[in-house]
Amino acid sequence: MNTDNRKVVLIGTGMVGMSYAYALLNQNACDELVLIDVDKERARGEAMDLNHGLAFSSSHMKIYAGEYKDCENADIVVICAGVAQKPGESRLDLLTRNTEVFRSIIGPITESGFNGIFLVATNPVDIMTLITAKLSGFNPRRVLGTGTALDTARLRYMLGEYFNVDPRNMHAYVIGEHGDSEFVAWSQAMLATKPILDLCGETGGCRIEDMKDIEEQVRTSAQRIIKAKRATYYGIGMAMVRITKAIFSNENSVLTVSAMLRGEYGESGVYAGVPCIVNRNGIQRVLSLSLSEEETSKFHASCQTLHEAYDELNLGL
Ligand SMILES: NC(=O)C1=CN([C@@H]2O[C@H](COP(=O)(O)OP(=O)(O)OC[C@H]3O[C@@H](n4cnc5c(N)ncnc54)[C@H](O)[C@@H]3O)[C@@H](O)[C@H]2O)C=CC1
Ligand SMILES: CC(=O)C(=O)O
Repeated sequence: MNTDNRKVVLIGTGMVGMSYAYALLNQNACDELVLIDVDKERARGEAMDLNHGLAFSSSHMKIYAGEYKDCENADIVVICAGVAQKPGESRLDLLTRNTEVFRSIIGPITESGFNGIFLVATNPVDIMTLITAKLSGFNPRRVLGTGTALDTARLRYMLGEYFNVDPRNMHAYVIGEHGDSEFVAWSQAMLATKPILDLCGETGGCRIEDMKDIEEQVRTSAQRIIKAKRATYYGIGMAMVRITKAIFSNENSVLTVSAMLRGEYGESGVYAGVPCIVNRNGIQRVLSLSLSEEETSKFHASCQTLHEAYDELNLGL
């Protein structure tokens, strides 16, 4: 990884891609940003628009619309290309359409000689990340999805509001599918060093029904935002910058990204959101959680949903 010129290639310059690009620029999180989209004119316009903000920023980022050959010496290729949900659609409903999009993208990226890290945001993100790993043939450590990073941020925000505590002091994870089968690992949730389940057992601490309500609010956040404004993009854009920084700064930070899990999910394995140590190698390690029995079966059910949806595609990869 070239720390003197941190280079990102972004594929898909729609709402999510450009929210990420805008947050990258504002946080000075890379040195060179290449924008690629099937709509080349759009990518060119977005590059112009971002460049016109440089004079107001402390960043010296080089930003331009490029080609797949620009991936050759990139450190990270970020994929946000494809279709997004319409009101009422689930993330899994996008699978067939976005698989076709990825078939047209991954080949040209690998043919460029790219040898860095893939970060995938396109939905259904866990399966699209698995497809990226299969089509590219990359070591799964270097292929990660945004997973439940956004859901975890939503959870921490809502818990912070509930307890009136800085969300950065709320330590709790949403795990499994970034989708309808995701859940909160309440047995591991803490306010600073105090288990939330213990707090709920204390008079006046909190109510378990309220925690369940927060979990439901997290699970349905995307649908509610999509109904209100057609798409979600700022939150995911910032989550992606957070992951990008963890990679470039070799942070060894714990983030709930989508990572390859082997074991009982057949030869293909499965990608799902789990807390992982992220650094310049991508996924350094998946952290194993001490889940309760009920949480363990929820986690397996969530992974099984993802595994079956991937299997039904019959990609033969
Ligand atoms: N992982 C997460 O937490 C989240 C994921 N998403 C997902 O991100 C994806 C993008 O969403 P939006 O940006 O809102 O959609 P959008 O429609 O605004 O942008 C998609 C972009 O992809 C481009 N594109 C389509 N096919 C392409 C191809 N073959 N090659 C290159 N570019 C191509 C389009 O031209 C468009 O610019 C969706 O799948 C959405 O569901 C959205 C929010 C959160
Ligand atoms: C759209 C989506 O996946 C989200 O906002 O969570």
